[in-house]
Amino acid sequence: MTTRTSWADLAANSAAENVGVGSSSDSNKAAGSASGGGRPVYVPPHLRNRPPSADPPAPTSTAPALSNDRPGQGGPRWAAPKNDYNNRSGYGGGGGRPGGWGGRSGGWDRGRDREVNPFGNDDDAEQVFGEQENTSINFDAYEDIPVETSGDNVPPPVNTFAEIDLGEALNLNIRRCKYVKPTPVQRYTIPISLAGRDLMACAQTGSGKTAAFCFPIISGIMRGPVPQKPVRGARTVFPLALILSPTRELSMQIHEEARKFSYQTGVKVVVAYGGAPINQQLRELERGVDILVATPGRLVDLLERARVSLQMIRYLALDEADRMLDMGFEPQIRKIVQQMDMPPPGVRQTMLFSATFPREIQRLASDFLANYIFLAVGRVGSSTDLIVQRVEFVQESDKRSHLMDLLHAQRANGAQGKQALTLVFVETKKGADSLEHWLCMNGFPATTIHGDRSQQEREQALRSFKSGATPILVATDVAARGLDIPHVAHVVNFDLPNDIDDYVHRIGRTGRAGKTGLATAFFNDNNASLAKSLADLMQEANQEVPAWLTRYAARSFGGRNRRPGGGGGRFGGRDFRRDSSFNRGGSDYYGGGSNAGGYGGGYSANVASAWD
Ligand SMILES: Nc1ncnc2c1ncn2[C@@H]1O[C@H](COP(=O)(O)OP(=O)(O)OP(=O)(O)O)[C@@H](O)[C@H]1O
Repeated sequence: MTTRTSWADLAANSAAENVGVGSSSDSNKAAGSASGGGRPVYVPPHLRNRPPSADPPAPTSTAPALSNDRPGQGGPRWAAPKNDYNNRSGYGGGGGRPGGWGGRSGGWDRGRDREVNPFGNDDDAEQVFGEQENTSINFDAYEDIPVETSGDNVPPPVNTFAEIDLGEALNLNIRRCKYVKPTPVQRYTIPISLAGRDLMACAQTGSGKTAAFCFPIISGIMRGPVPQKPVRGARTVFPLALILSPTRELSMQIHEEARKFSYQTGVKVVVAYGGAPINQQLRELERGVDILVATPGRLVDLLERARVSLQMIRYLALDEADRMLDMGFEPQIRKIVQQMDMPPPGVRQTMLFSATFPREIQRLASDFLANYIFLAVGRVGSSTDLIVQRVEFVQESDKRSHLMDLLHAQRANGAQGKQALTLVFVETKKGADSLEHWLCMNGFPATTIHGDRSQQEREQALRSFKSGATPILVATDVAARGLDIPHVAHVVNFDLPNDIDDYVHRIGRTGRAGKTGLATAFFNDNNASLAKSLADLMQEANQEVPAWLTRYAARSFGGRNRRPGGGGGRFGGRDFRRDSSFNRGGSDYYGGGSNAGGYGGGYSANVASAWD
């Protein structure tokens, strides 16, 4: 079959690029091994809160080398109390030095805990600097990604991390992560966030959105005054930043990333998610928290127990924001953001991120924002063609044997006959279990992740997949968003989703951070309603659209998947404020119009290439 030959070549190429399962964490470990020894070291109290090197702490960690406390730049709205709210909350007059980097320095100062090194015992930063760039990242792939910004007075993008004053300790961690230059979404969002602006950012999968919201939050907390805890229940904690994400695994992943970025900055990150014992999370919270990463359900539980208060939140970030505001999650998110004690928009800073932003969700989301900037960066697989997308017509009854053929071909073409990491999406939990069983029976080690599995089983499945022990992961949509699993060579949509945005997120589990990947979809009559949006998406991404799919597309009207305004040509979303109906007054979008101020007059849009 001609398709298979070319597919096999693609799979082999993709697999070759993705060889070395687990190498990213390994490289971190290798880089850090010089410091030697994993045993916990006792640090006397007077030496805590200092960089771990034998040398005396560099003056830059407490005094700014790159002082950019420019008025207007990095002047978050909470720094200078401008209303009663700030005075009440008590963080305006805290003990931090005004201006400069006086807020925090070094590791945590939280009693008996010593900060664990998230880079794997890599205490000697210089060792890491020697390693230079993370060469697996292909930045050329981002060369011509289109970027669109809209809103008032959009701060200009930066080209390098050096241009931004994030603080010495954070800069050191960026170098430890081997991030040499910012990705396009980071180039735009970091200056916007540092300027204290609210943001709705739509950027393609795998393009570095996590760092884009973590860096300004960590930097802002480092820079800000040390907060004074309001009088409340003795066991209530008051995080300064809240990062919400829709799944437990994604929250865990964001927590891991944020811990790396905040290492030795004095900023403490804690995660809370369902399915894991709450007592352990409560103990962790009691040890101190600046940034809380959470799933909505567990957070509501903590709020209702009065163990967490949102009264001092300065930064709110919603990752996968469109998912967080769709029908399933919206009531919980509204409760957290609007009905508890969180400061309102305009007092807190709010950042919403996703690879997709349907117009109706933007409308809901705008309730949470004040005078925000909308940013769109590329679309999945857009002009970079990072993800090769294939669609094959496969009847329901033939799906298993077809999958088997693909896996056989992939194994035959893989390095040393090894199976490349393959993520297979199915529609139902039962379907996932049954396909996993069938694959294992047929000699393909597989595991599964879905909502009916215990949290322990879910985490074990992910570990086993990442390590390559079970190189096939059968998943429901619980694994569709955000998960950054290195070396996933192939995503198979065994059952296509009903929504084109879900397809975008699913295939985005491959082709990440400038690497290439392959996505194969099995299509049949049951997916007719997706035909039009799928064909359009593939065409926009310069993919080969089979003639039969074009015929299906011509016949179908695509109902819910035509997503007016969602696709927006090259982008995963387009600022809904640019719709004519919004500009005519937009009263249907805003009950009281309280958030609409600011962009009515000076609103402007700007399209650029990422590297201008
Ligand atoms: N500046 C950078 N230089 C090199 N690598 C980077 C940089 N920024 C992020 N990365 C890496 O790129 C990968 C993808 O980043 P991330 O998971 O944040 O993507 P994302 O945009 O949130 O994707 P998704 O939409 O799927 O959630 C990660 O492995 C991350 O470590």
